[in-house]
Amino acid sequence: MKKHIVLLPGDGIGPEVARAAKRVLEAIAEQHQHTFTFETHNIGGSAIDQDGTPLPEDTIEACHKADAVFLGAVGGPKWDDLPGHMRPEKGLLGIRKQLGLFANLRPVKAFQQLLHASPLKTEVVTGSDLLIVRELTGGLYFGEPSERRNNGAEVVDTLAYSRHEIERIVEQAFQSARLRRNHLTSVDKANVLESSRMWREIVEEKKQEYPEVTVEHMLVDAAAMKLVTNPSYFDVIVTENMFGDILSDEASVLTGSLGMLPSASIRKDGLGLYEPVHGSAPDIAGQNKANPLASILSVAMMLKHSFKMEEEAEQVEKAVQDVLAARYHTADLNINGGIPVSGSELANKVIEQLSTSDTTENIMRCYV
Ligand SMILES: NC(=O)c1ccc[n+]([C@@H]2O[C@H](COP(=O)([O-])OP(=O)(O)OC[C@H]3O[C@@H](n4cnc5c(N)ncnc54)[C@H](O)[C@@H]3O)[C@@H](O)[C@H]2O)c1
Ligand SMILES: CC(C)[C@H](C(=O)O)[C@@H](O)C(=O)O
Ligand SMILES: [Mg+2]
Repeated sequence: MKKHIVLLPGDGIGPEVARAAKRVLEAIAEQHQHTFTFETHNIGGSAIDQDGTPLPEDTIEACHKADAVFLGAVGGPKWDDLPGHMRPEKGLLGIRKQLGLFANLRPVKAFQQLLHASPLKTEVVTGSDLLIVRELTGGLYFGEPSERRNNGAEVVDTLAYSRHEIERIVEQAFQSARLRRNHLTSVDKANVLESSRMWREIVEEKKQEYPEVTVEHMLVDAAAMKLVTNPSYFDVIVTENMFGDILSDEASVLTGSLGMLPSASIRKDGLGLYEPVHGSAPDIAGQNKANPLASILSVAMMLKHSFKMEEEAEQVEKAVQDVLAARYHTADLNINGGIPVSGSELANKVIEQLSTSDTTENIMRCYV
């Protein structure tokens, strides 16, 4: 099969993890006689430096034409003092919006081999396997107005959603729940926010179409607590943009490191932007310390969702599992008696493993 992939490495550790993602895609293409072509474009801080804008036109155009996009990470202290509209993060928000990627799927799975790497008790983490379905192109991130007023005496951000935006993300979450354990938790702040009350109404309406799915509503503060006290309670969580951002970094604690969490930002027709959940990690950038597994697992999501290459996706997931079972890990994972390696060495281990790992086991549950 022929596929064209746009790479947006971005800033900090972004280029390091994007390199690992590309190498895994090349290895898969070679093994399965696929033709994957690549094109690299600027985004974020590196785009500000080279093109004077965090989201150049040619980047947008290339993404529109691609079969899938991989993004490393954007941002860093070098650009922290720029005004809001010029920050690297605007490039990421812009490409999500331009491509209409309204659903961000963030699977959180505690690999058996990493149960002891979590700071939480092993009995708490064991069995956790959940999916956060985060609304990605609305809410506080995009609401207007968002500005300082009266010479800086006041400031406003706006949390706005249309009914259509809530309906489509809730529908996505029901569909994901149906492919998993049929349990949906809708997370909101309905005791305070009008947007959350409308969100609840829409979930109640939609559930009539999915009688096999059990649905509950949970306030976001309680959900944050339950995520680290009883995570295996959850199957699919659906929530608005900002809550999803915060809860997913929190949930990464279950996996042992933020460097383990992949994500897919998708729309209905199959185009997707695949991005690790973590950021540009300026504290470790350029040192070959970055854990590439979040990016490699994001590649598995790309293979599965954009290319419908189920077998290849499972091969990548199994290779990651086998490399962890062989006790290789980067410095972010605290494994007693493990074999610490650099980021590129860990990617090498996964690539070597690709040729030997069988795919009899479904490691990460279906998400879409
Ligand atoms: N998707 C994105 O592009 C994205 C996501 C989050 C943050 N950011 C940006 O990244 C910059 C830094 O943000 P931050 O420090 O709050 O969050 P971060 O996710 O970059 O880092 C948080 C901590 O996790 C560690 N970490 C993250 N990814 C890792 C990996 N793959 N391997 C090993 N350790 C890893 C970092 O070293 C750091 O200690 C900011 O400019 C922020 O806006 C970008
Ligand atoms: C960098 C930032 C804009 C981004 C977000 O909040 O969406 C990041 O934190 C993420 O989780 O993808
Ligand atoms: Mg985040």
